[in-house]
Amino acid sequence: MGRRGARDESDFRSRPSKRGSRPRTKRRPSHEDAVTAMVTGVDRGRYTLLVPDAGEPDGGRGGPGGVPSSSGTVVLAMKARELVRTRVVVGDRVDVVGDVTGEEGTLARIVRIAERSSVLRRTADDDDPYERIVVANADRLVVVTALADPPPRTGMIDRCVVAAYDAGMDVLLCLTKADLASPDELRALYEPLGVEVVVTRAAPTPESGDTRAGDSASAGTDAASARAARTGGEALTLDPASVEEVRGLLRGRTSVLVGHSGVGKSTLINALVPTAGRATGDVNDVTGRGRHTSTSAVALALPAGPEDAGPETGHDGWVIDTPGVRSFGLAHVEVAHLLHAFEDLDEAAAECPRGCTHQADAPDCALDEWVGAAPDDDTRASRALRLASFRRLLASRTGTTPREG
Ligand SMILES: Nc1nc2c(ncn2[C@@H]2O[C@H](COP(=O)(O)OP(=O)(O)OP(=O)(O)O)[C@@H](O)[C@H]2O)c(=O)[nH]1
Ligand SMILES: [Zn+2]
Repeated sequence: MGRRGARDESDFRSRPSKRGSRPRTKRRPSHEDAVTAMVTGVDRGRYTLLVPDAGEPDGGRGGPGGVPSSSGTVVLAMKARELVRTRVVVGDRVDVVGDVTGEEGTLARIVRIAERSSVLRRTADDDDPYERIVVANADRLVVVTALADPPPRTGMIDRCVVAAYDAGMDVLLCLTKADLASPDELRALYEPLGVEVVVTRAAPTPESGDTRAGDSASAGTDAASARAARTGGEALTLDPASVEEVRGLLRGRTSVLVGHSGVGKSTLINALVPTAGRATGDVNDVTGRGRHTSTSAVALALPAGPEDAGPETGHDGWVIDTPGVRSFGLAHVEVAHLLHAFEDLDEAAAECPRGCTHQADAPDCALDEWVGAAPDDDTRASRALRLASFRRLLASRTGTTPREG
């Protein structure tokens, strides 16, 4: 790949493959007694792992591209010496030896990292000049965006879509605060890109639409939560039907949630995973931004149903929160790779001149012909929209991050 890379990043890029995972190339001590686990948290050299219960199918590994079991033993571990230069991130499947009882004071040892089916990188920033992998093996990026307060920024959403498609993940755009503004415009902008859209809102209240809070003595909890929505502070209750719609879309998958501060990501995660206890912040009145209350990525097992459905419903899928992630590095994204996310465009682009940038000013780009060759007006309109959307993504890739040679 010839990319620059941090010395401790053995971030071999791999296209997600439905077929089996090849063993890593370098020979390592075999560690026959190792068990397989998933990394659910990383904190200064200590890794929180979930070692699936014995008897889980495929050792709880879930198979390549599969979702690992979310029941098992929580074990604290460190990396074995041979892995000092290798980065281990949330979502990684690792082999672990030593004390895996999870008992207080025990520390197991990670001896191997399985090949990753996907890697999501964040952008280098002032504190850290390297792009780093933040999450491995996730299959869906959930871009949490508020419809208002703070207002949506399409440039940011575009960059997330590009990063996800490049990583081989699909995208769910979760539009929050629909009680404050309509989702129609954003839906129309992103659905042509193959982005699934789901909408959440604060629980409806008897006085919804009324900007004055009711008399506090007579106001029920709904009114209280509506007030919290306006003023910040107390926990806000989301409309349960909208939360369950999100859960349905996350079920059986490993999803990474990203979003700017104040969009309601923590509120949503707490509704999906009541034991998560993600700190929610107030939206700052001056900046319109919330405050970041936590910083490290963590994988949370997604309960299969709402809390009151009973504990025996179990877990189904993973939700990974990424509080510290502000944006994604796109410097490494190749046009061809992004194009793969658009099957129809990819096919049409086979007729492009060599080295075509596919941008609006590209001479003889076959994608323009593809639009022109549509059999009828409706098809032409939808192709044109799709091409324009794709080109918008291309521009977001080149516009912001410095590219190397
Ligand atoms: N009106 C309305 N307010 C919401 C909704 N969801 C969350 N909020 C409020 O938005 C504010 C920010 O929510 P958080 O969940 O803390 O946002 P966050 O994205 O986790 O932000 P950080 O914690 O700063 O990362 C809080 O005051 C929430 O009560 C919603 O659907 N409607
Ligand atoms: Zn082209």
